[in-house]
Amino acid sequence: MGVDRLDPGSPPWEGGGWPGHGTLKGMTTIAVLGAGKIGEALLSGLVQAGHDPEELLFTERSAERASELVKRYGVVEADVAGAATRADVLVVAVKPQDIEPLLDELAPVVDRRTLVVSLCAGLPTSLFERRLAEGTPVVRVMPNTPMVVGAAMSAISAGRHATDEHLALVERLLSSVGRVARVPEAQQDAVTALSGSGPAYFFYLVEAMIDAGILLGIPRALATELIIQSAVGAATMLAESGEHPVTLREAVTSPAGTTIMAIRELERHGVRAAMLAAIEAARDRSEELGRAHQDD
Ligand SMILES: NC(=O)C1=CN([C@@H]2O[C@H](COP(=O)(O)OP(=O)(O)OC[C@H]3O[C@@H](n4cnc5c(N)ncnc54)[C@H](OP(=O)(O)O)[C@@H]3O)[C@@H](O)[C@H]2O)C=CC1
Ligand SMILES: O=C(O)[C@@H]1CCC=N1
Repeated sequence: MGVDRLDPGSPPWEGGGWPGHGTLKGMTTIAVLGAGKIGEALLSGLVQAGHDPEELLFTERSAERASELVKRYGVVEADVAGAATRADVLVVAVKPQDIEPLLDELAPVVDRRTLVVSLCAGLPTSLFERRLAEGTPVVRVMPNTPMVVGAAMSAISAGRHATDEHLALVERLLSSVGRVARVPEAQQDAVTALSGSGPAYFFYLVEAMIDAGILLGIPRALATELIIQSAVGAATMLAESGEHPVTLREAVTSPAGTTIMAIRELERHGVRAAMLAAIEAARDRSEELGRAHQDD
């Protein structure tokens, strides 16, 4: 259920909290602006977590894409002005390169009663604060796509006008689709490189390991099953055992056995150094995306 948008004096996070506090059903009305890959992941995750699809709005540029989403999840298409009027939380999920025209559309229709949540890589909360009405609360979030299976890692940071209540609301929302950590905004570019892009690194490794199976003459379907189940098992051990990754790896690595022969090749080919350089490059790109909007 949404809150009464006609009362300018009482933002919904003040005095009495949000309707339906503690449950997702009826919690609040959310509008996702730009329902592409991550926007759809959020909508889908929230629907699976029990959020009423009629309280989930979205905007999209393509009519075909919009009707697909309506059909798939029962969520509601809106335009930016309609979304800003109805929703308590506006989630910005367009590419950083597409932010300017969206900010132009948002500026006249957003005020301090609406919480703006940005999922955009690199873009600082100060950009939204500068372009939207004075006092607009902004929370910057870096989620990741495992949101679709309720296993996201999201890191959240408050902008200048976002209170602890705003952060708590975003935390509660995102907790229904995975884990949430609060981080200083200064760490968001690094977080983007680690967990925002992180799933891609694992997919890339899995892809390479399946190729290795093909090289060794294993049929693709079997190689895929062997590697995916190994990934799921390893991830579950990492998440549940409380052991350091080194300890878990050592337990697989027998003296003069097979694993150490593979590890030697990984070291010889600089895989660890490549990972450090790769993640540093992703961090640098996130910073660069932010700098592109510094002086407008
Ligand atoms: N993908 C990921 O894993 C993650 C992405 N992010 C961040 O999320 C944001 C979106 O990324 P992603 O989902 O991958 O990108 P997508 O291109 O898949 O999604 C963006 C969507 O927004 C639409 N769009 C663009 N401008 C507007 C507008 N003015 N009004 C309505 N819709 C609009 C695009 O339409 P069209 O296709 O026509 O351009 C597209 O469908 C980025 O800022 C990214 O940094 C954050 C964490 C993870
Ligand atoms: O590649 C990107 O720019 C986005 C941000 C994090 C994951 N995907």
